Amino acid sequence: MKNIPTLYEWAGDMRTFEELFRTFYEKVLKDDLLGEVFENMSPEHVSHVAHFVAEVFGGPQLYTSEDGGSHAQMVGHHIGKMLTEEKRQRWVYLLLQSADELGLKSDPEFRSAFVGYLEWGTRIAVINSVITENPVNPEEPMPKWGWGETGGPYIPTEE
Ligand code: HEM
Repeated sequence: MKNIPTLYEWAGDMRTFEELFRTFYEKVLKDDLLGEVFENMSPEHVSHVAHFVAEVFGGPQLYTSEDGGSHAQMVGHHIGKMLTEEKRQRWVYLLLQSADELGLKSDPEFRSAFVGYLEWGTRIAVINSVITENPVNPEEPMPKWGWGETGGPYIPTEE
């Protein structure tokens, strides 16, 4: 059995994630479409998102321990924000631009897993942004993302 690193280990360390999101939010705040969406974000926002993604990728559990967060809480931050597909696409574009600028690992396998997660996570953020109640149980564990498959298909909730 080969010793397969987590996506977090493959990417680097916590500084890798913190730098990635610091660079990303600098772009976001200057962006014509996303600037106003994030203009009131908290001083901890950047590190919280970095810690969240690092934890999902198999890294240290800083989001759920030090930051006191949970999957439900993360989802809760998007409720009612009325995000659009255009905004979602810009979010992904600026994050991938930041990744390239910083020289984040660019091998096909890592980038495939990375982009897969971004597509999944951002689409969920948009879905959650147009509802008024958090659908996630506070006890629900954090999502986990690895090198492999997503385990679909998507089953829409009954109206
Ligand atoms: C993989 C995708 C995403 C992840 C992991 C994520 C993660 C997070 C986290 C952890 C927070 C809470 C930050 C804090 O504690 O202060 C947050 C807040 C937020 N996110 Fe996301 N997010 C994602 C996608 C998006 C997208 C695509 C948008 C918009 C286009 C968005 C807009 C927001 C907004 C507006 C907030 C609240 C900001 C505020 O407090 O004013 N997110 N997100």
